[in-house]
Amino acid sequence: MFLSIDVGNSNMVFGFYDPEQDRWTHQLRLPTRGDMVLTWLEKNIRLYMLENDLKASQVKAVGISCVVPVITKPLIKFVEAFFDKPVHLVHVKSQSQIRVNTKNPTEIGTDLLANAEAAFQIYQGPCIIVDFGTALTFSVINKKGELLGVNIVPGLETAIKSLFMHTAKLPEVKLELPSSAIGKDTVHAIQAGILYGFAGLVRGMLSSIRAEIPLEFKVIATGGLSAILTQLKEEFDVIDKELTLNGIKLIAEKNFKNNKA
Ligand SMILES: Nc1ncnc2c1ncn2[C@@H]1O[C@H](COP(=O)(O)OP(=O)(O)OP(=O)(O)O)[C@@H](O)[C@H]1O
Ligand SMILES: CC(C)(CO)[C@@H](O)C(=O)NCCC(=O)O
Ligand SMILES: [K+]
Repeated sequence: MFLSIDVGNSNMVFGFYDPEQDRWTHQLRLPTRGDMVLTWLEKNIRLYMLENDLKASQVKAVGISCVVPVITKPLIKFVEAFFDKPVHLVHVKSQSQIRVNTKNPTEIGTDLLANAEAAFQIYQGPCIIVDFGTALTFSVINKKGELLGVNIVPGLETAIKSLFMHTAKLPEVKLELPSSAIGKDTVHAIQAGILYGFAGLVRGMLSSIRAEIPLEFKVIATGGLSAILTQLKEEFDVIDKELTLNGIKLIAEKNFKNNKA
């Protein structure tokens, strides 16, 4: 099995890939905490693996993307000790098919690098990746595999939390699509504002990108909330919730192979 670990700002996902079944058979999702205690992490992983009949020895290699710097080092140390297998941390200098063509390539999030690698290898050709996580990001890749740039917007949950935190009277609402765009009570008003508003934002961003670069882009959506904006179905060629896990795996495997040779 291959283990991809995707540490985002809200959640970390441990994805177990079984090459025989050619799929991610298990995914453990844990909250990301800057003050994470390693015994807590170990307890959760042990319990999950026990419940799912997974053995540490089945994991043959590990790839990690982490966009929360305080977690990176302790996580690698833990993973090396726990699995005792090769570990690759995705970074901008990892060998990959993607070339980052931005002003400061080192500042790019490794989750976006992983997304780009998977999208370019799996779906091929120029693409725009829309990732609905803590941040809503758009990554633009041309037909040569150059990552031309990124847009970053607050994600849907982040926007909802921000309204709740910065107002006296607005409640924290569930992310549910109301039947009409004009809100008839406060909860409806926020849900309509966020869900209809973000649908418009995504359409607008895609059209601005296409206006600047008129390529035949495939649009690939990922992230847990990619399916919630059902109005956007026509905008997306593919919804691939495992894009980041796949990209981490592709990059890690390429780097293991080339380092052995
Ligand atoms: N397997 C899942 N089970 C339950 N909820 C999920 C699952 N996948 C996604 N979600 C929901 O979708 C949201 C977005 O998930 P995603 O992993 O894309 O980003 P995130 O974890 O919120 O952000 P980040 O990756 O920046 O930490 C989650 O907060 C959760 O509400
Ligand atoms: C944009 C996020 C937060 C998305 O997870 C992450 O990729 C990140 O922290 N990136 C650093 C900035 C950049 O990607 O340009
Ligand atoms: K993510």
